[in-house]
Amino acid sequence: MSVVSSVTVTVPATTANLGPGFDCIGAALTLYNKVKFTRLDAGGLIIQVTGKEAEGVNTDESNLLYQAFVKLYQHIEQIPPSVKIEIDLGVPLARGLGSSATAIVGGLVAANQLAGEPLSQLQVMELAIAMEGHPDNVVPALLGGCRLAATSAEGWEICDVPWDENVVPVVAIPDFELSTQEARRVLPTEFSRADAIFNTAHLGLLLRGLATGKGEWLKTALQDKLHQPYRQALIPGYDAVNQAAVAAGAYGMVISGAGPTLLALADAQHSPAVAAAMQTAWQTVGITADVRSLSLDNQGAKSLNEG
Ligand SMILES: Nc1ncnc2c1ncn2[C@@H]1O[C@H](COP(=O)(O)OP(=O)(O)OP(=O)(O)O)[C@@H](O)[C@H]1O
Ligand SMILES: N[C@@H](CCO)C(=O)O
Repeated sequence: MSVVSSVTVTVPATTANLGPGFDCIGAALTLYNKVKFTRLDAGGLIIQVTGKEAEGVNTDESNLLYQAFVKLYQHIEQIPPSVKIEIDLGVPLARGLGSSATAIVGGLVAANQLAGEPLSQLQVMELAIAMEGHPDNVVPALLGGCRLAATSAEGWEICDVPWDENVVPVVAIPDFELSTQEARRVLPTEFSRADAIFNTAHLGLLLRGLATGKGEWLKTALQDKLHQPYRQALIPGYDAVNQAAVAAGAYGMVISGAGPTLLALADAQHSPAVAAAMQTAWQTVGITADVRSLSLDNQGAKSLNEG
């Protein structure tokens, strides 16, 4: 087998939780980070970052892509090669669109390719979940589509969640950051039986609503008791944007991942009006947002090797 001298990995953004599916469901979106790893014969580590917010990515050994790259080599008990890493940022940082997950998945997939694919995709997935601490971004980032992750005796049971093509994800990405760490810090550690039952029922309804595109089910399903009530206060304008999105025809709106990006689900007919309404609503409270109607990415992380 010829030695791979460089590998380019493209990884989709992801939106996690989808309302009632806290820490267990997420979907890959048509917004991407791209990274190229090239072996360096001369040794050392070179990291170059281009794209919006490039200054937010560190270029030393603490870089999360590099950390994931090293993690895989440690797992297979080999010394990581010296590399040049060229990062092309398309997923904004710390916005709840899985930028950290793109780094973890990108680094692990690149290392697995350069090392001659010693690990299966399932093994790479398990390493990614262990690094991120929750599956709902890294699993769809790696596999694509909408994915539900449940713990099992062997580790993780992952299933694909059918998503009706007429259910359009509209993301409103504000010009301020909210780290996942900070957004997890505000969550309680215990919940009532009523809240547990509420989320269980609404997640089940969400799965049926996504599969069928049935508006009545989606309108009811997109509610949560486990994280959104505590995080909404961290996102100025949440109520105004929510009311505007629904008034423009959205089935509902949720926090994307740990926020601050807000995700509305709408049919194709209403999605342009929903996007415009969300942007205007945030402008009324002085916040600039990049609002886009996206699609589901159904392929997940893609790698291209160069000999
Ligand atoms: N392409 C990248 N290369 C290297 N590091 C990255 C990259 N993208 C993100 N990171 C790291 O991930 C951090 C952002 O992680 P954080 O979880 O706070 O935000 P997020 O992943 O966008 O949000 P969420 O996890 O809610 O989806 C950045 O500060 C940076 O350290
Ligand atoms: N389930 C995670 C997703 C982070 O993207 C959280 O909400 O903290």
